[in-house]
Amino acid sequence: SPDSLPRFGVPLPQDLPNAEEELERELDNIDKWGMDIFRIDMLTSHRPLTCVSYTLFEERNLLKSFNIPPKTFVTYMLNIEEHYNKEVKYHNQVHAADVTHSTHFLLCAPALESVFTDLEILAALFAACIHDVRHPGLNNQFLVNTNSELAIMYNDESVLENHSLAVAFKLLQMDNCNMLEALNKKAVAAVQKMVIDMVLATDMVKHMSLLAELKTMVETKKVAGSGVLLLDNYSDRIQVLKNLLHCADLANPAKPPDFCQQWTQRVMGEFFTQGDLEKEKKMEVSPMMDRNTVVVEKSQVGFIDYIIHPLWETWADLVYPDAQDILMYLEQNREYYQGQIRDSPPPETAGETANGNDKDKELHIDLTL
Ligand SMILES: COc1ccccc1COc1cc(C2=NN(C3CCCCCC3)C(=O)C2(C)C)ccc1OC
Ligand SMILES: [Zn+2]
Repeated sequence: SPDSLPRFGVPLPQDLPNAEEELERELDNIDKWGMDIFRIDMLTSHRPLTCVSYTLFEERNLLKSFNIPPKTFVTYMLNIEEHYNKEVKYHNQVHAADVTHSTHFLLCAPALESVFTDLEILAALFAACIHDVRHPGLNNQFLVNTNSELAIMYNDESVLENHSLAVAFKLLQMDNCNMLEALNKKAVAAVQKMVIDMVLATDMVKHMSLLAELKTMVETKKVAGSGVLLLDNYSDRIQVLKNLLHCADLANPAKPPDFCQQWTQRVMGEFFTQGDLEKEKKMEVSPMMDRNTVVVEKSQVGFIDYIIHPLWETWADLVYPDAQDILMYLEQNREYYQGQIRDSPPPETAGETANGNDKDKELHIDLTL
């Protein structure tokens, strides 16, 4: 019947004769870290988020478990996907689909088997889907510095993260979009609280405190007899979910090299666009966003050494040995970028570089954390 849903939730491009079987082949990798989200974006006429989230909710039987009408789920997700900004080069629906897929993969870790309830899994996937909706391709600092409407609305505090949450929950109230309508009030409140806690934790200013808490949790890790993590209170459970989404959000350098390099091109495109706008507005240009001074390869090495590797190394300890392959990709990508740095120093002696500078200073990046 005409109002029945397409097989993957989204209409496929008419000009691609075997799009459906190609898409089915890509989605066969949905439980693998190396799933090609860029190909899924192409095969779904740029609706990867609706396609991936629909596939994941079906695979995890979440639609039946929570009596979510498939039509309502797809209508809401298409609406969310429409509210990601296609002109934004990085923080668009492809990033959201990628983070949702990575969140699914991290939830599949054997160390987390049967740890989280279906309600918590629904909240984590929902949070990943919506976490950057309506992102303008400009960061919080820019919105604060320009006294934007959004910064005033949210008193300069996690401006983009608050905005994405508000938009996502507002869209739930639109016609035939309330995918949580069958949940009782208590369950809806629980999901909303978890989603808010997780999305607010994706603000990079929270990174260092989040990582410090994760390190403490690893040091005091409690494991059940079966080897799975023992999380017996909301605070511990939400802390793992916050870090899980944060890891999924910061997974680009831990993906297969060609995907990592595509994400790098996208983020540079977005950052340089902001840098150009700052220049145009006679503002001080953010150091990481000045196309005339940024050395992409050095930014990647610094980003991996100061932010990504410390986070993923700690996550890998928490779920040991489940994230070892991910760590391998991360170290492989770091070596690739290090090798791309022109006149890169010869293999260094302990702590020193060729010209005697202290190693840490050489990779100095002023982290606005
Ligand atoms: C410090 O790294 C960079 C600087 C300039 C160009 C590129 C990089 C490295 O490549 C990436 C960076 C990010 C991000 N970096 N940051 C900020 C940037 C400012 C510095 C302080 C904190 C981190 C973000 O919020 C996100 C998560 C969007 C995301 C994907 C990247 O590569 C695929
Ligand atoms: Zn994000």
